[in-house]
Amino acid sequence: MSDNIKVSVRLRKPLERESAERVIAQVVSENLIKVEQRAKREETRNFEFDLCCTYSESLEEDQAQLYEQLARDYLLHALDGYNTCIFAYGQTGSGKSHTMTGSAELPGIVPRMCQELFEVREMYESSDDQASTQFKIRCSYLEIYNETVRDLLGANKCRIRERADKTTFVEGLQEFEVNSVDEILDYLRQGSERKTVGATLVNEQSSRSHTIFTINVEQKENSPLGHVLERRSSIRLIDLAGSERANASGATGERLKEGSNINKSLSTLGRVIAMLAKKKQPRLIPYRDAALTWVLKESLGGNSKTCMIACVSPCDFEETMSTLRYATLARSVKTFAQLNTQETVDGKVQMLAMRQQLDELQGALSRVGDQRLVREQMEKIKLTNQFLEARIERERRAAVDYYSQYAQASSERDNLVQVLSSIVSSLQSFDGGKIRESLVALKQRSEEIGKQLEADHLEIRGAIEACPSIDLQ
Ligand SMILES: Nc1ncnc2c1ncn2[C@@H]1O[C@H](COP(=O)(O)OP(=O)(O)OP(=O)(O)O)[C@@H](O)[C@H]1O
Repeated sequence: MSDNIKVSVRLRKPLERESAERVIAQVVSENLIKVEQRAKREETRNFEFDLCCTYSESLEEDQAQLYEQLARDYLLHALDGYNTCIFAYGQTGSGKSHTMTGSAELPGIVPRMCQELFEVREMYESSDDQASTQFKIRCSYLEIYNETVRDLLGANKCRIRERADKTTFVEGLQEFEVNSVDEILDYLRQGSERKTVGATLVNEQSSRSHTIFTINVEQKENSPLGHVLERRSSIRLIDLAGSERANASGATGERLKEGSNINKSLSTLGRVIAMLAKKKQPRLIPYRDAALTWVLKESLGGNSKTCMIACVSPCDFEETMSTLRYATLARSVKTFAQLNTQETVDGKVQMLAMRQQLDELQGALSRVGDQRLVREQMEKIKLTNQFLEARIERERRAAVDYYSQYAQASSERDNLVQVLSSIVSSLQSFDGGKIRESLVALKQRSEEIGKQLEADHLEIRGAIEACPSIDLQ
């Protein structure tokens, strides 16, 4: 996914030596900085950035706030598995080293990020969570001085090389595994002591080189089911040498040569940024024209989430304007950060874990299943009982009905047979043909009814006897 380079501005607090000068820049809001030309109030320019930071009474709070508002996100991206890069750009003496490294009393972004990275590591590694994470943290520190790469922690000769996939790396640069915040801060201190500094008119401790402190983080997350998720990321923290005008910095001799090399690499950086910022990019971006852009190839237009901090001095109109124009251009540059993750499966661990989980699940299932089955069966039995009770009651009532009807019908039949028999015997002496015929038919019919009643009676009796719950009394 593409992402624009995030650009923030940090306005330095006026120094004592600037107390007589007029402040020309002012942070108006979180995203807006205003610059005014000396003596020409009408020449005011507003610049918009992703974040604009000013200064307060407390230098300590300013340092902490900058880390929290801006830099912490890049640690979090790195923990997700993205390569990240923060670089400080600005004229000499504008506060780049103060922002990136700071001092023991006023630590900058690099030591704060190291501190927090180890806090996160401790938190993950001591967590009771079943998914454990192991960290491997390594660091390296280099400087680019007069167009050559120098290892600030090792003694090897370094060379910038290109891999087959067109990414670049520094051959010979030593990396050190670190296991505590003290260890990594020690490397940072050792390297900073070795970096090339010199006094200029603008800054007594002016960085004469570009420095890159890189933290490589490897995380291995082991899930209880044997999945291993590996995340790899590199965090590049860059303190660029200051852009400067030779007459303003008062440089001569060696300082002047350094200055022209610094300016050469920064102007190449500017050209690369300008080309990357174009909607239709040229096919050839001049990364190779300077050691700085060649090393930073991935961070500028490739696989990285990148942030530029444009440091500006509060009293220098020309330099501040130039820095802010440069920074505005950088805002249009897109990078293409990808998650550097890889998922593997440890078959043996997975088998064991799955078997164990299966046993647990089966146990749990049978417990849950047993209870549910018993409940369901009981419900069924209850329903069947109710149903059977209702049926028995209905049959009982029907049987009682039938039986009383039968008793009544059979007594009527007996009466009828008796009446008919007496009529038949008293009429036998008469030869009344038609009367006799009807009487015989009547008798036959009554016998048929009698037989039918007898059959019904037997059937009902049988049904009632098969149903012991019915008491006919
Ligand atoms: N935000 C700030 N608030 C107060 N003082 C600051 C701030 N930023 C920088 N300074 C002070 O300004 C001076 C110059 O700062 P710093 O050395 O960081 O500048 P730089 O941009 O790294 O310069 P160079 O490019 O020459 O190395 C230092 O004394 C530093 O303590």
